[in-house]
Amino acid sequence: MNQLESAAVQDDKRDILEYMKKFRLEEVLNDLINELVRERPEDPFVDLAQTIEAKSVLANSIVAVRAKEVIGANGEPALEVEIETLKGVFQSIVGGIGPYDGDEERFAGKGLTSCVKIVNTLMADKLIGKDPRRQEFIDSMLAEEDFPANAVLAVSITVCKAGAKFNEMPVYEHVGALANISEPRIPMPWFNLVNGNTFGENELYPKSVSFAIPEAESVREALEGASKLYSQFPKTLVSTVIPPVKSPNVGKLGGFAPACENMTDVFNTVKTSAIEVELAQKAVLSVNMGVASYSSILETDEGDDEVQFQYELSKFGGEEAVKVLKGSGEMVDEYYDWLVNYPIVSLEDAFEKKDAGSIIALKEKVESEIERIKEADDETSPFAADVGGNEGCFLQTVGDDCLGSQDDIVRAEEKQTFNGVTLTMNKAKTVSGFIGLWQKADSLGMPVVAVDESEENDPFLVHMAVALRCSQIRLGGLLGGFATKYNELLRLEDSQDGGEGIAYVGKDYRK
Ligand SMILES: C=C(OP(=O)(O)O)C(=O)O
Repeated sequence: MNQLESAAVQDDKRDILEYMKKFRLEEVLNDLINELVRERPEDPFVDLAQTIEAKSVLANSIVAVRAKEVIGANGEPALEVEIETLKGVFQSIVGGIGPYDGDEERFAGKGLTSCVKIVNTLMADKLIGKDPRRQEFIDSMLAEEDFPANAVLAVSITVCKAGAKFNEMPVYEHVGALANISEPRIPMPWFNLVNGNTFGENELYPKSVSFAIPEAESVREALEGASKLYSQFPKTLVSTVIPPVKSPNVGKLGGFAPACENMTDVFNTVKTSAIEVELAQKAVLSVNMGVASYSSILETDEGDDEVQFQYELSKFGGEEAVKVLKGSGEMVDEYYDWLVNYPIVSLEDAFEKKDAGSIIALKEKVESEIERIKEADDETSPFAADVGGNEGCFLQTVGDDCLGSQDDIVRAEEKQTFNGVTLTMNKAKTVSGFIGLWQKADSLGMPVVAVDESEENDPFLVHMAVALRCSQIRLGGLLGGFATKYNELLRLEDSQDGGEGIAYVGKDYRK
């Protein structure tokens, strides 16, 4: 061996020793053998493999993070995030939220190349080497930085999917463990039937009208009824509404988006369709007004302390639309009129957040009618129907944009304005954020309606809702990717067949 060769051997030897020292190989292997002979497991090799894997930093952590600009289910760019681990590659797509590039030359400004770069560099640096089971730690680490909202949400969801795999659990069970809840529950599904406002691009001002069948005893039974009503509705619509509606059209949430001129036509069509498919006393409605989308709410100070609110309801009717402005009192009367005539049991974001007086006025009007019915033993009023599981407060007033934070939820409970909370992944920003908002609502006894705002074909929200015992869920209409999400509810319901079973909330959907 010449001098050069012996120097190379020395180098090699040093590298080996350094490597062994870095990973404490000798000590660890010695311990393992000692442990093995002490415990003498049936199959020493399986045991060794598992113990060694648990010691591996690589085996327990994120090894790569990649993002891509893809096309979302609404035809616009969406952000895909992929997290690679030794247990597999996990993926989520988040569409419908920015920040966008703003480059008008690409996708009318809605490109996502800057977000992709941030995920692939800055966020990947933070995430590689982290254990995906540490959801709360990762979510708060991301929240501390000024990372893009869509990227934070996509990463958070993907980390959760990876964490579930590491724990060898279905996602809902993993989320339950994160939130300290051991008994999952299947929520009552709402089905999006009509889309208006930003979702319908028609003249209808509610964002959506959905229906549910509270007396169905399972998701399977609810879906069967929903399928009948969903297919009957467009037929009734084109054959009964005057002036005729030529096509039912489909809106962004998979509900129908007919060119009806008013809500009375819509509600009457639902009523007639329900009679046709024998769901007349069974299907109930939820109307999401989404008043936050009416940018032209006016606050007029009349000189005294009272602030008057006005709602512009013609904003989505296009340029030809006649401007319709309604004051709070008129809105209360209009909602009351709907409630008296149609089986509406839930109103969402029906008034501006600061217009608490109007929600209370509406609730009082409804409550005093209930009192009257009880005294008069009047069974003809729609209020007499035993729905809602909460006869002291027939009407569910749900807040979505109006209840954006834990403080908003606390205030709503104090003021007795909203008695339910809509939770979306977008609003919660991360999986941990969702759990936090849910915990607040739950601690105040407010039912949670989990709502999927995205059109992407991912049933993740179903697992969140089941894990957290949300009492209601709204996933869209009965078509395309929306149907996939309802099918996931079915799968979870069926998966427990023969065993203890995941309880279905059914009629108790207000609890
Ligand atoms: C998804 C819906 O609305 P939002 O975007 O207000 O949550 C809906 O109405 O079903």
